[in-house]
Amino acid sequence: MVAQRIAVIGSGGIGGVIAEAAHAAGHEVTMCVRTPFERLVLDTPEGTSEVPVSVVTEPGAVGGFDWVVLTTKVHDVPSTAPWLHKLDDGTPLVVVQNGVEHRGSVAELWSEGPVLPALIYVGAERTSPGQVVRRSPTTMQVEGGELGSRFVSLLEGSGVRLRATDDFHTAAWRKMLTNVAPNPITALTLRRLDVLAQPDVQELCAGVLAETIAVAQAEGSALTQEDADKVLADYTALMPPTNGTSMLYDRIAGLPLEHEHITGVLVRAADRHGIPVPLNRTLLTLLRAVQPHPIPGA
Ligand SMILES: NC(=O)C1=CN([C@@H]2O[C@H](COP(=O)(O)OP(=O)(O)OC[C@H]3O[C@@H](n4cnc5c(N)ncnc54)[C@H](OP(=O)(O)O)[C@@H]3O)[C@@H](O)[C@H]2O)C=CC1
Ligand SMILES: CC(C)(CO)C(=O)C(=O)O
Repeated sequence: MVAQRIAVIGSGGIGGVIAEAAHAAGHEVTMCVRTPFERLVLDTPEGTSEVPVSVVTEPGAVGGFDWVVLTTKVHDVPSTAPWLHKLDDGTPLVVVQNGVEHRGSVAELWSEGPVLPALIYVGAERTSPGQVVRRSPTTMQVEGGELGSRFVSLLEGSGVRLRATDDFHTAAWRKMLTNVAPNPITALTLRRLDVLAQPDVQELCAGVLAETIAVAQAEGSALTQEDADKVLADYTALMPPTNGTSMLYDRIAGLPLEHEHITGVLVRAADRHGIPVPLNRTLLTLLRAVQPHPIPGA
């Protein structure tokens, strides 16, 4: 494929992994960032390497991209409005986020070009501006259709396992299963994924996931209890215990957490359907009680 020009909004764990993949597939990457840095360096199971990217901090002069990829936390999307406003010239926008609000989060902000919802399975931690640790291989899923097929072709040769799915709604709820227990539990306990090995924590995870399946089904997904069992069984194979979660990293950094777009979405959907979700509601209450501020000594 002819090299494409790709703009990546957000330069954290996922922005870094997308830039790495796009560069590996032969494309030209521009990172649209809030906090500038000189070099993008990825520390991966295969080794450490610098990814050549252009870094821009102001939307003023940017434009002319073939693809725009949005990789901020869901709650930060409104603050990217100046970038989106500048770049929305008919170009496709790929939204790579957790949760189930991929289209909703940008509905008011991207109207000229098409939106492609995307899911990513990877353990990625931004340790300082421009420095990203990727602790697992990367797998992605995008919504099926012509645009999804084009995005799959775009990243051919990148090393990312990427496929398009005709049931993105179910895929997004399945990804939710990997976040709805680990993200809150690691953020609240300030532990990495090793915390999930504790038998009592595993029991809590199983309960949280059983509630999530009931809500996901009521929301029209095709998930079953087998999916929850598989997620729990696969989790340790997928991620090393040294990995954290995106929510844990925000808690440690004293940043706002993404809970309203993960556990919050789930609890609000449960309320609409009259489904009891006491475990998820408790986690949500505790996450709401966590005030964003740096943790001394963390
Ligand atoms: N990390 C992971 O392993 C995984 C994360 N995800 C999901 O991917 C999404 C992204 O997560 P992740 O990469 O971890 O998040 P990070 O917090 O690591 O990175 C988010 C980036 O967005 C930037 N940002 C925020 N607001 C703006 C803005 N207005 N303009 C430009 N940049 C902005 C931040 O800037 P600054 O540098 O200034 O902080 C930061 O670089 C989330 O939905 C997360 O749940 C999904 C799977 C795995
Ligand atoms: C699957 C997991 C937990 C991987 O780190 C993730 O999606 C996240 O950190 O938000």
